[in-house]
Amino acid sequence: MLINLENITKSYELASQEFTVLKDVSLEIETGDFVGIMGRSGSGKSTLVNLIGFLDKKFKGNYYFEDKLVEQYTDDELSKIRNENVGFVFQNFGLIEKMTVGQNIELPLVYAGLSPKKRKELILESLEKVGLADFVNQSVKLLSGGQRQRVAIARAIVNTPKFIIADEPTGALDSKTSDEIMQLFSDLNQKSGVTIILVTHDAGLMRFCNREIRVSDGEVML
Ligand SMILES: Nc1ncnc2c1ncn2[C@@H]1O[C@H](COP(=O)(O)OP(=O)(O)OP(=O)(O)O)[C@@H](O)[C@H]1O
Repeated sequence: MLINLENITKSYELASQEFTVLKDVSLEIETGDFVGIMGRSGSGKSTLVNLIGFLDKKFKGNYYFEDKLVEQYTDDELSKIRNENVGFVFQNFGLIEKMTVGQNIELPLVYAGLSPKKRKELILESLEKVGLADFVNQSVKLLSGGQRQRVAIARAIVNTPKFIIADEPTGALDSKTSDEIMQLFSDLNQKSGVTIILVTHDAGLMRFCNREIRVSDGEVML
């Protein structure tokens, strides 16, 4: 099993009161899944995927990633696991404006310690997958929203992660561009077998997913 959450509970301390955001969540995600996570604003979706993406270690319950308990890793080990295994795509793209497209995509490969030659090869390969092969030296500043999200997706897939977390990836895009980005995720899932965990409050996007999960008030309904 790729991801196995067992009885996860997550609370925040607010004004010395405990506020539970995830309540006894159990969930399995397998390689090749395209999971859509739906739920109202504030229901706990981002909290859930941040935890799945190893951005948050403070929770109760057991998280097994590839059958190993996440809790046992040190913070440094977890950062390495995150860099090697997860690609993140966010609503606001998260690109560095003053860099070129290629430089943005190169970042995870620099962290991974790959040679400049290998980095160049992988950057071009991933830009081809998102349909922006000619944009490697282009400045990010000149790109449209849809193009920016394609670059963010290229960056997310460049080190062939085990799964991608896409948190409201179409939230800043018009409906036509949104469908194009979702079609790209769908192609990556079906043709390259990339596992995708999508967070959205747009029910219309569920048609691109093969599994739907609902989060309501911190509880997960499968
Ligand atoms: N660092 C934090 N400290 C305290 N409370 C927090 C923190 N982060 C999130 N919360 C609270 O946890 C709840 C769930 O937030 P979360 O961002 O997971 O919801 P969401 O479903 O992703 O919402 P949205 O669709 O608006 O992004 C909210 O009530 C939020 O205020």
